[in-house]
Amino acid sequence: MSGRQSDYRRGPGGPPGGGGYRDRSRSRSPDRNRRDTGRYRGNDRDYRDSRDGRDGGRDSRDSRDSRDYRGGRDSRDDRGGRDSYRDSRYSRDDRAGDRSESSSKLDGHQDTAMDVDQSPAPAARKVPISIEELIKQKEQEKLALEKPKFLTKEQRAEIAMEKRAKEVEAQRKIQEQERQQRAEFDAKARQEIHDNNRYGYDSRINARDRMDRAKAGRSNGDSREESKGPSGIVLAEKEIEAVKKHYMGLEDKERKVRKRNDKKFVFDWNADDDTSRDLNPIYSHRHSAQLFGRGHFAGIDLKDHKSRDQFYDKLLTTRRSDAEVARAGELGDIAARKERKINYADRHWSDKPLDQMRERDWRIFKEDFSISCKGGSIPNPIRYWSESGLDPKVLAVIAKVGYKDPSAIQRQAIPIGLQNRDIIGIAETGSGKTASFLIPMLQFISELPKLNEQNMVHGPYALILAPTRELAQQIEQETLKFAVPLGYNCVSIVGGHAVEEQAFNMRNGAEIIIATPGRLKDCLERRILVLNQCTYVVMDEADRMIDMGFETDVNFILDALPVSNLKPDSDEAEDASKMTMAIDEESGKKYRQTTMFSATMPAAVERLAKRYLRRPAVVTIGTAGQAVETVHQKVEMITDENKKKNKMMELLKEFAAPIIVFVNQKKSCDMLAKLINSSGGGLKATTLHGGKSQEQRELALSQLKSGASQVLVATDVAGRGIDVQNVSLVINFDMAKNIEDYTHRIGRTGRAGKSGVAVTFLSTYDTDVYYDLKQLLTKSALATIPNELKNHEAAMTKGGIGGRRRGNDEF
Ligand SMILES: Nc1ncnc2c1ncn2[C@@H]1O[C@H](COP(=O)(O)OP(=O)(O)OP(=O)(O)O)[C@@H](O)[C@H]1O
Repeated sequence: MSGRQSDYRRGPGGPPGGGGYRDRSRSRSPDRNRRDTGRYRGNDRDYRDSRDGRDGGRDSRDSRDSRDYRGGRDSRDDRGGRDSYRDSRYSRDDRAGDRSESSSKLDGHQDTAMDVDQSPAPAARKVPISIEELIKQKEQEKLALEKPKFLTKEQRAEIAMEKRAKEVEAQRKIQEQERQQRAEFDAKARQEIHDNNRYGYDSRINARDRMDRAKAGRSNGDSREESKGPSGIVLAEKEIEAVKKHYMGLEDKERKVRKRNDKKFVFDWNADDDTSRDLNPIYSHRHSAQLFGRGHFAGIDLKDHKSRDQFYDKLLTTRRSDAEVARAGELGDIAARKERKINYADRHWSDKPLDQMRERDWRIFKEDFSISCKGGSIPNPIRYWSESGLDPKVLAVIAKVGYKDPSAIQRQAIPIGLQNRDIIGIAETGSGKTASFLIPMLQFISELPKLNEQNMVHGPYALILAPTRELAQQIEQETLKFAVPLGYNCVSIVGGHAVEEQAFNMRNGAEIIIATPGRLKDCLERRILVLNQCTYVVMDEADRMIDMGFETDVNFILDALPVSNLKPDSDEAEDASKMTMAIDEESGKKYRQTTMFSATMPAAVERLAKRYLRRPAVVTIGTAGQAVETVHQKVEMITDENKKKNKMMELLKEFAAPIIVFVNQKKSCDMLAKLINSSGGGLKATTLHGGKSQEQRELALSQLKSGASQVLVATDVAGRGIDVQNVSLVINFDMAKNIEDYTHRIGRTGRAGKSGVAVTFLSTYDTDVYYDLKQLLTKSALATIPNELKNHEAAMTKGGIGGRRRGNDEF
């Protein structure tokens, strides 16, 4: 044992060498002492580690260090924070330092020995290290090497890269090997195919034999499910089947089964089938007949055929008897006559005289004019005025008024009216409904005794009811055109004029009275007028009258009519011969005829119709409630009032006068008229609403008709029946409160076959009519529906009656 060794052992209870350090530290500076103490501690730990390693404590150390390998993650987690991570790193570095220190313990010992040598102790002789100690040192070194080593991230990445490179290299080698094998196999297979082809049929037979043998072998209990291929390669049965299928076309296609409830179209092919064959250029040119022979189609020589035909023709003429020739001629004539007859019968109705019109012609005729009728015994419509059977005097007046041809509603309603049948007439706006009830009415009156001093006190023969004063006055003007030449008197009884004045007008009696329900009821109540001999009643725009709350007034008026001439509520009411007959020969009294006309006929009118009409014939032109086809309907989605005004001003500049602007409020009428008049565009606007005096209302309308004003701003008062020639544009500044009013409003333009434009400003407040409006616009070929309306929720389902108004307070 050396002295140094004895030094190691000097410390009581301390580790070997520990005491020596302590002794040395005592003789040094405090700093040095501190450092050495740390060194000691490190050595102390190393010592303990090495001792642990010996007594099996290595496992615990391994586990700790393996945690460190994982990047200190676990230790970081364990210690719960970044600082602890840093600590762990520090401790690792520390340990690493310790390890390197311990690995160079030999040098350390030498240093220590030198230190010792430098001490004042007597100089010790350099002794070579003992075998025992060397072994111990080696062991320690080995242990130190076995200790897990901390690797930096970069090092780990480098190792991973190396490992990956090795793997890739190994994989590449395997692939290369496989590729070579495959190439060899392919070459061998090609050689075999080549050999087989050379042997041809025999080789196939051989192959079949081989397969048969294989099968036989199997059936003989040979469980081996493989046979040898031509090159001696052992083929499994499945492989043989696959080869057979592939080369002999034995592919068994799975049949497509169509399930009963499968609504989808089932294709004949599977999704994985190759259907691209049609793209093959071979199939792009389908087979067509080939020209061959002597350049003729399918080898037929037409010249040859012709000459042969001539031969047979000649044979026929020479061999035929005279009788046969005559018969052939006769048959030819018969066929020609038949054809002519068919052609003649199939002429257009306009080419036929009335007596040659057949049922089919009338059907075509009605289709041409979109006439549809309901109710029994409907007479044929009128093709021309001359065929109408009207009194020549009436015809003369019609010609004088300038109605060249009857309009669709006139074609059907007039003959029904002439049969003294009750009628409900529905036709689009501006289609001439007024004349369709006026003309039969005049004819009807012409068959009654002339009014004289005796009978004029019993009141008029005919009564026309209209919802608004303007409409009543307009009907009066229209009636006067016909009535005056025929010598009939016509008086209008409407509000806004003095009753006395109207009574004065009737002083000489009047065959025809045109009235609004309110004023007429007033007159009847005041006994200014009686309806004792009134036998012809017209309710124009009947739906509007009910809408405006005139139903009770209308009932009152109709109940004031005589009941003695009421039609029976039986099939007789449909019998023209009975209805045209005078009830009383002596007085010439006739059955009462009641008619209703409108462009729209909502269900509410049915109540009135049921009560006062007897077996009416219902004549509809086109579709009931349909907007006139000659009007181009446009809808603009605008809610902002200022934007509406700007747009309106733009439109007024664009279109020629006369123009009608509809609003829902009286005050809006005046406000817009003021705006137009002050715009400086040279446009003059007048207003028409219920707040104006009758004089002002009439003046506004007459100014528009005469051209003195270009724009009429009106409420729904002017919405119905008002007939102003050539209105080019209707603006619904406010959307109408219901679809019927809308239809009538836009019907102020595009009248009597002329075209017109209607622009509607639709706001978010009009959702109640969105649905009906969308439906109406959809039916029209000329309408444009904005997407905001088309896709709006309110336009999807029918809403409530919304703004449908009762009463005439607002007009
Ligand atoms: N057969 C005809 N030939 C030419 N013009 C006609 C004919 N019948 C009527 N008219 C003219 O057509 C215009 C519209 O007629 P009318 O006012 O009777 O239509 P309407 O169907 O009653 O319209 P609304 O439903 O708006 O009241 C009028 O100017 C009228 O003079």
